[in-house]
Amino acid sequence: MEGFLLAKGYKLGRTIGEGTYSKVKEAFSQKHQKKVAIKIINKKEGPEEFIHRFLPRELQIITRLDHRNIIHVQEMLESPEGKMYLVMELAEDGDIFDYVLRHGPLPEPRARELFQQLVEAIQYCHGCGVAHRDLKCENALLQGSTLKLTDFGFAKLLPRDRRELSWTFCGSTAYAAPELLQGLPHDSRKGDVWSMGVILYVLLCARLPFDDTDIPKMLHQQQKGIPVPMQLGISKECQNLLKMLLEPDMNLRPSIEAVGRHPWLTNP
Ligand SMILES: Nc1ncnc2c1ncn2[C@@H]1O[C@H](COP(=O)(O)OP(=O)(O)OP(=O)(O)O)[C@@H](O)[C@H]1O
Repeated sequence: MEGFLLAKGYKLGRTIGEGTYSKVKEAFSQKHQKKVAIKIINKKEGPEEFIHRFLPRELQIITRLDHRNIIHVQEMLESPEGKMYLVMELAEDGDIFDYVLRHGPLPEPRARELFQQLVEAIQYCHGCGVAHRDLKCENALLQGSTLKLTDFGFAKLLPRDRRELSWTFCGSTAYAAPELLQGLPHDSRKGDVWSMGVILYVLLCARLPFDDTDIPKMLHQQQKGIPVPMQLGISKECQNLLKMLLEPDMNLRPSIEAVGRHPWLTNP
């Protein structure tokens, strides 16, 4: 592995993290004279569905995307032994879940600064006809104060007929919209908007809004709505945005375009 990458101009460094079927390592790119991240996927080890369904879809999607708030994939390599290497932009400052763990509930201006960048990334994705379907704090990385969205492993190219609905549940239960938990046909873009509500709640409250250890209870909480803790002093505008994002009726939940026009974001 080291020899193959070295011949391509990448010197491997430490392991940054491990996914279910992948490993991510830091590397130095001799060509660009800077550090990159390389995601290594052993095609011989992954299950059939991952290798033949999700992985090709992820590769097709990530190579189309080019936005400052999305981790850029620079190159894709495949070794003769069947290993895939995704050479990506490196985000050196962890993910926003770790950030909140370190800092506790964020003041509104800081939460807004991060959330605005996520809105821009998702506006871009939905505009390109891509739903992410696995939005969570762990998939929003940081490079300094720039948010970089990653992990398009469950992403989907939306059908040309935008009214066509999806049936598949992907992603993390804690971030999943009620229609996904109930197995109802849905528009994946509305699922992304719900997950963004969960992310905004975590940024502001430093905890997850819904308890995903008991799904019937979680569905009940989602319908009832979760108040933000009073002592955090969260503004009315911000609470209103949270309520719109965590709207249990997917038909009433706003599109990402409407989210971007919310006064909490446009008139701070
Ligand atoms: N470009 C990057 N820069 C910095 N860290 C990264 C980068 N890409 C991924 N990571 C980190 O590497 C780890 C593994 O990422 P990877 O996308 O392989 O799996 P995952 O999404 O964590 O897990 P799973 O595949 O099970 O969903 C994660 O902790 C992630 O934060």
